[in-house]
Amino acid sequence: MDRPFLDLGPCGPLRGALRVPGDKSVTHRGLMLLALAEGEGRLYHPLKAGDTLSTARVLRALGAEIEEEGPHFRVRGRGLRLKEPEDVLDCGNAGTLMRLVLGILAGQEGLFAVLTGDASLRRRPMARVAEPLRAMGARIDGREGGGKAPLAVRGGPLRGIRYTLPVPSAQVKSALLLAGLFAEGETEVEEPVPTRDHTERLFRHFGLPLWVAGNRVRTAKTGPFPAKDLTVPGDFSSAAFFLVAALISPGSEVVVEGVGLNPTRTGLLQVLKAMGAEVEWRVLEGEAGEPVGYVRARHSPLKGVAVDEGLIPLMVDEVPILAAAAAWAEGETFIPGLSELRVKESDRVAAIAQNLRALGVEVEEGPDWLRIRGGGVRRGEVEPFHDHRIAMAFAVAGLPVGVRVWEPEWAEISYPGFFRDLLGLCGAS
Ligand SMILES: O=C(O)C1=C[C@@H](OP(=O)(O)O)[C@@H](O)[C@H](O)C1
Ligand SMILES: C=C(OP(=O)(O)O)C(=O)O
Repeated sequence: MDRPFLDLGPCGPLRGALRVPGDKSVTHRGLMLLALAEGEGRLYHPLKAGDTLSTARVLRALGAEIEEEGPHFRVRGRGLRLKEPEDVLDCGNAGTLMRLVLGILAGQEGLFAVLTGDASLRRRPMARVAEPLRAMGARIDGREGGGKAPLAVRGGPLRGIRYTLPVPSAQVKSALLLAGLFAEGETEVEEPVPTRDHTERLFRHFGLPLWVAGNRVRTAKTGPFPAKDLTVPGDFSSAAFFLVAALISPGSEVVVEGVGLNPTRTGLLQVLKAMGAEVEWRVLEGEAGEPVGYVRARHSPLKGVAVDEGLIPLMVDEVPILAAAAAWAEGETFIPGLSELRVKESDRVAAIAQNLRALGVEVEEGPDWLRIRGGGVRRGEVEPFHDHRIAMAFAVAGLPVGVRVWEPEWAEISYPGFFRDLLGLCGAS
């Protein structure tokens, strides 16, 4: 069978301003909280892409009414009590959906549900959420001792726990906070390193119980809460592709407007600055408790850096596009702290190394690190490995010299229209 591909570039300079689709993490969470609220609420500027459409589908199967109103969603919630689904819940490719909804289902007394997903999601570790949820009283079983999907969950009475995250994961933290809304007493999560805090910000937006003290976050059982509209900021993770595309293409200047600048997401900006990038940003407003503003990037000569391991959780989805920037930098870039990237939609450490080599870049791969020798890339073909971020990052890496991207449709998991927007900035649309 013929595999689809897209030949891009050489193209540049990239010039202009754009807005990227809504934040994926905030869209998942916004839909879930509106599905649990009482009455009707609107989610403005949501992401409508593979992953978040899976969330809408799963929540509809659980009884929430979700209608598309032009680009927005209108949601009529269930007031904390979901409906037992008539069939298996398909989470598609979305790790965030499977882990967070498991936290919600764990607290639905008597409700039975089975969660599955595509081949990638069925390979990903779920024990990290199932185990603490079991400690709260949930009944969860699945393949490989209950640690891999398909997962079966029978909701029951939960009790709050105190839990220290063994791996930095906003998904695990969020699953426990969501379960905590149904649990007797208090549920406390301690995170040794900070991770994205969208769940906490949305709990505040909806007036749900939340206390934050240092690296500990706590919630408690809630009563019914009213729906409230919310606007989703542009996704910084999507903006990152255009910022790096501008940095590596001579003569470029790109501004991304209306983008979320939550500091738990923007670690990449610090690393790019350290590499010598001309990149500036400003927060102009707040939406649903999230800082929103613009980021401007101009073509810059970049130099390799040793990345601070503590920044990785603040840029966990931006490592593939950082690797693209490193390939164009002068000298060596060392990126440590990558063990979590091995268990994303693909093994991203291996996928990065393989694609860099396909573009003629020298790279060394350790168990949880990458060493990239920069200096530019040569024309080649890149492989997404069924992973949206890999498809987009390596399309950008090869753009200045020309690149063939196999199976470009993977980008639609988080960014339908990505290639149109990218080529639009090159004046080639
Ligand atoms: O909570 C979230 O919305 C996400 C958290 C991160 O995953 P982990 O929690 O596994 O680090 C990130 O990689 C993912 O794209 C979205
Ligand atoms: C890891 C990602 O998403 P998820 O875990 O929701 O599949 C991502 O979007 O890069």
